[in-house]
Amino acid sequence: MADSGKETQNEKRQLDSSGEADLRSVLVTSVLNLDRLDTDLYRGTHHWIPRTKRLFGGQIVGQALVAAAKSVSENVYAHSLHCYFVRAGDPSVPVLYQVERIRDGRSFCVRSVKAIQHGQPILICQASFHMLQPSPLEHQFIMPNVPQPDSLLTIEELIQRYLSDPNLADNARQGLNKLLADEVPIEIKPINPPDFYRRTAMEPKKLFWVRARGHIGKGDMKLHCCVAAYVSDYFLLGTALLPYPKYRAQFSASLDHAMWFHSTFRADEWMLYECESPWAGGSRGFIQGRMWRQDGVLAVSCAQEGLMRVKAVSQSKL
Ligand SMILES: CCC(=O)SCCNC(=O)CCNC(=O)[C@H](O)C(C)(C)COP(=O)(O)OP(=O)(O)OC[C@H]1O[C@@H](n2cnc3c(N)ncnc32)[C@H](O)[C@@H]1OP(=O)(O)O
Repeated sequence: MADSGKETQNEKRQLDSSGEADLRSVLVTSVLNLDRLDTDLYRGTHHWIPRTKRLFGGQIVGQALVAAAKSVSENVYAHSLHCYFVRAGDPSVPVLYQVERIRDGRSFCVRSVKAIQHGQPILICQASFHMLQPSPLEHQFIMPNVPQPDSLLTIEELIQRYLSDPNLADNARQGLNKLLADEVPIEIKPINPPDFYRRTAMEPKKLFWVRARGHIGKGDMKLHCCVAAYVSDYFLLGTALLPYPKYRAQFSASLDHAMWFHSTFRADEWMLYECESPWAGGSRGFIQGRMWRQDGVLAVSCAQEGLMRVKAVSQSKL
């Protein structure tokens, strides 16, 4: 990315909030900082573990992309990845990432990465890297017109608002306190306040401003793509459940995840994440996502299918 020489919005935020120069994102210092065990073999550890007690899919995809990116030359950048989550990740042991160098061409490099636990693959990922190749053919959709992040509350501030209601039911208070205690390394500002209790059927569309918690810096574009891979999986599957308040997920998990990286971006600066689910059926939901830079450039597209095994909520709990 072009170096403007100015203090960016995010750098200013770090200086303002801490008074110190740098609060590095845990995504960079820990989650995506893999140990090298051998040539094309890496080990990743965990940070945030979802309440399902299986590893977060975004963590596995982000780490797989880190491993793939370590095996390509400096002049190529991830343009797409395609993954299947084939087994649940076990939070009690680290994940090994084994990279296979499929092909190095003149302008593209393709890598295959297997994420392994207990000797078995939990994720298979193909990632392709492309050198910068300018072209006169350029178009993109227009970014949705939404309020800017400065005018919106974070998810934590919204939860605090709900918690300050003295009439809030005990089970709702417990649920919101659990959400607040989650150490997800992503900052989130929903465009519309979320319906935490899922009382009303909603159109399967959601818009959030998102960014990595903490500072990453201009740094390496490859790293920003890995952080975006982590962030991208957090929001998608829930979108497909929005029209169904009368059902609760008994078992939901992402089955596959694909991403396309279109433009340079910084994952520690606000990006608008637009998620929509055009289809659900057969216990599966299909969701598409688009990440927009604040200046309206389309940076990333994603697609995912998720398993959604549900049960009807009893009338008394609605
Ligand atoms: C934010 C979203 C995320 O981060 S999700 C995390 C990333 N994604 C994942 O962890 C998914 C990993 N993949 C998997 O776990 C498997 O591929 C899944 C999706 C479960 C598919 O596996 P499947 O072929 O059903 O495996 P399995 O036979 O081992 O069964 C797993 C559990 O599901 C049950 N199951 C199976 N079929 C049915 C069915 N038709 N109806 C109801 N239940 C079914 C099995 O009994 C089994 O349950 P249990 O684990 O024994 O309790």
